[in-house]
Amino acid sequence: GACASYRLRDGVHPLWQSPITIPGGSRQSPINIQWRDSVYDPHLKPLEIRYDPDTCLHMWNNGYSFLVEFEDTTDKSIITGGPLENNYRLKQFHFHWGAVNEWGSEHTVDCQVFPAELHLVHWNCCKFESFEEALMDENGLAVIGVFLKLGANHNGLQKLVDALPSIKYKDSLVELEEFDPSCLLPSCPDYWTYSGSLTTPPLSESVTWIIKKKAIEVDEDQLEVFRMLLFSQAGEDEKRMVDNFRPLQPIMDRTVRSSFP
Ligand SMILES: Cc1ccnc(S(N)(=O)=O)n1
Ligand SMILES: [Zn+2]
Repeated sequence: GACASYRLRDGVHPLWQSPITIPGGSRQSPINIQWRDSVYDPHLKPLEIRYDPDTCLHMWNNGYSFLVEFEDTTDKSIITGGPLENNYRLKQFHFHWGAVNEWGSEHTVDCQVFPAELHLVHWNCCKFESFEEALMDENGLAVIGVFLKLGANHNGLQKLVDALPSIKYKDSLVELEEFDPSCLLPSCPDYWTYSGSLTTPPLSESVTWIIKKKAIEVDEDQLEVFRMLLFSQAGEDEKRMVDNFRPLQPIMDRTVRSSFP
């Protein structure tokens, strides 16, 4: 590919022991976004984000990442507009990060890797009854991707970071009172969008990706706390939860559109 990526042995990603490319996949994620190849689409609307902090349920370690889940039985926390034809309900958000600050994100921009990436996962509540159902449709899901870069301490993130030690082990959970994920979004409205897939199993090709152009800043201490999480369950030999990102996938016959000229 375009970016100097390290060839993984025999196409099996160490993290999931599953193929890093699925046979017949034509719209897999993540990809490198080549800024100069993206096409400005003046018809793209601004993305509308309306999250209700009261829909926040809990945070848990699922053995791939840590995720914050939301009550998605009502339209209280939704996104609409942008490249989307319908309303999409927030189900959860999670992160991907590296063992060191030199890598960790899933998407790249002009081959630039970031130390981490946030994914806010939504499903099309106009056309489907549940996330599981939406998962099977090519327009079922919408994921907002936000790059994390090293800089100042992120105050909103710190609330989650403080709770991470309580979910160190796989399958551990902690209740969260309200949390507004909008605090994790950059103020700049600019984004790229393309048709892709989930980046962890089942790798379903049902995602409209919305990748924010601007990164948010977090500090080293906050990323170090991410890295103290474990893939392993209590009692098993400890495996640090790091490098939980999928390798870049071929762009194939896709165009990345930008919301900005
Ligand atoms: C909910 C979910 C499952 C698998 N993969 C993803 S991701 N990393 O594409 O956002 N999200
Ligand atoms: Zn993800």
